[in-house]
Amino acid sequence: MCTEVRDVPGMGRCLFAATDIAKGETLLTEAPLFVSRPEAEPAILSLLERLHKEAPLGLGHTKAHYAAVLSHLFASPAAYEVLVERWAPKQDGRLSLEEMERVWAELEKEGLLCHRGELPEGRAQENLTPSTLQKLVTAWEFNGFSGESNELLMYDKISTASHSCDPNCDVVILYGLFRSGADKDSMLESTGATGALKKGDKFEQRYAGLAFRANRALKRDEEISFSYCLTAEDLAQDFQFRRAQLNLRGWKFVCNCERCTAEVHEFLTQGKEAGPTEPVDAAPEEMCGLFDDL
Ligand SMILES: C[S@@+](CC[C@H](N)C(=O)[O-])C[C@H]1O[C@@H](n2cnc3c(N)ncnc32)[C@H](O)[C@@H]1O
Repeated sequence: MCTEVRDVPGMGRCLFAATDIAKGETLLTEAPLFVSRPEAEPAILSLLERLHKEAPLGLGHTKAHYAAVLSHLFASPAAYEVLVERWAPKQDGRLSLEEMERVWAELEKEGLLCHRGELPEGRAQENLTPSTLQKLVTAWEFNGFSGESNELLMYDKISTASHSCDPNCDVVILYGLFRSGADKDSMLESTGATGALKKGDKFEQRYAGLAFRANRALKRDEEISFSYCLTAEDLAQDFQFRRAQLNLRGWKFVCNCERCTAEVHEFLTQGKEAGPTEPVDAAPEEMCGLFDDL
C-alpha cells in the first residue's frame, strides 16, 4: 500500500505517499467506482437536456445532473456511500436548491426516479430528495473524470488527489481485454470479476481504469498530485495563464499548489514571473488485465 487518504483542513480528503516511492513506480491503480454512460438512460438524458434548453442549468451542462440521477438509481452500496460522502465546497452559486427542486419535480412527474430492474445487492430503494440530488450533482461536478466517449467516471482514491502545476505523478490510462458480448449498457459499474474463462471466448480492448505513476522520487508523507486538465504546453506557462485555463475548463478554484504560491510571491515581491518549465509527457496508455465489463 503506497498511498493513504488523509483529511486536510479546508481541503477535504487528499492523497499522500505512505512510503518512499521511486521515480517511475506505479503507486496506485484503480477501476472506476461508477461509470455514467450517456446511452444508459436516454429518457433521463433527454428530460435534462429539455430542462437545460428551457432554462440553462447553473453548471452550463447536464453531465453532472445525469450522473447524479444514474448513480442514485444504480450505484452499489459501496459506491453510493463514497458518492454521498464526497467532499465538496460549502457553497457554489451554480448549484442552487431551487434548481434541484425544479429538476427533481420534473423527473418525479415523468416517473424517472423509480428504479427499473434489479437493485444492486444490499441497496434498498430510497427516495431521492432535492437536497440529496444537490449533494450528488456536486460530488460529480467536483470529482468526476471525463471518459473517452462522453461518459463520466468516479474513482475512490484517485478522485481525492489534488491538482498541481508541478505534479509529481503522471496519469496512465489503462486498457483491459473485456469479454465481448456482455451487455455494456446494463453494467454501469466495474465489478472487477472475470468469471470462468471458456474456450472460444472473445475479448475486446476497452478502457479499464487509471493509474498514477511517480514522475520523480517521492518521500513518505508527500502529497500526491497530478495535473487535472492542463497540458504540457499549459504547464510551461505562467501562473496567471494556468489559473485562467483551469477556470475555463470548469475548475472554479484558484490553484494554490506550491509552484503557483511561489510564483505569486515572486510576482508580488519582485514584479517578475517564473519562466517556462520543461513540458511533461502526455498520459501513456497500457494494458492491465482481463475484465468482463466496466
Ligand atoms: C477532486 S476534488 C479533490 C479531492 C477532495 N479534496 C476530496 O476530499 O475529495 C477537487 C477540489 O479540490 C480542491 N483542489 C484540488 N487541487 C487544488 C489546488 N491545487 N489548489 C486549490 N484547491 C485545490 C478544489 O476545491 C477542487 O475543486
